[in-house]
Amino acid sequence: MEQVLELFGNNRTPTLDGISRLTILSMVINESLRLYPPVFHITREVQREVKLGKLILPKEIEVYIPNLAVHHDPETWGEDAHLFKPERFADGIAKASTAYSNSSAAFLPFGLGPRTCVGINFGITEEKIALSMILQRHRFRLSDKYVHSPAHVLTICPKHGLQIILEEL
Ligand code: HEM
Repeated sequence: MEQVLELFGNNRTPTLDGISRLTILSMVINESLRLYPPVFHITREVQREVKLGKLILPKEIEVYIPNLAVHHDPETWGEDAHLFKPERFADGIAKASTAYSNSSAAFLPFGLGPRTCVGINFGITEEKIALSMILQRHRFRLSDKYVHSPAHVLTICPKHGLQIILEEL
């Protein structure tokens, strides 16, 4: 919240330049996408036989890439992989995971490669603008009524909704 107020005050429209400086909000968004990737798996069809590590993948099979599992893997993210710790992204995405392994591909809420999500920049920018505009005038916290129960309903979402208490600043 402090960073948002510093950059935009409580009434200036968020600018593109300011949005790119919202480092703390970026860390929070990345950590949320890591723990709760809305799209929790991606698939690829193997076009020709290929060797992948110790595996031989025959052509025409479908490979299921469970990004939810990859995002929760303690070997990649550390023993605290299940905890919400935005600070793990303090030095950027690549360093967040490579502290424990050499895979910069371990963070893939938007997929990876040539078919990666085309809406990635739009989606993140929109999220930062919306959250900034809320934080410019409000403080919010979870209601006591909230029950943590992430569920798969087309995407990953809170099964019983997300009850929050908004307080005007
Ligand atoms: C938090 C928001 C979003 C998440 C988590 C998300 C996630 C994903 C994922 C995982 C894929 C599959 C990528 C792959 O196979 O490697 C994908 C593809 C795609 N997304 Fe998103 N997406 C989001 C927002 C958006 C938005 C806002 C748009 C459009 C404005 C969009 C448009 C697309 C399209 C068109 C594809 C297919 C790309 C292709 O097959 O070439 N997405 N998205």
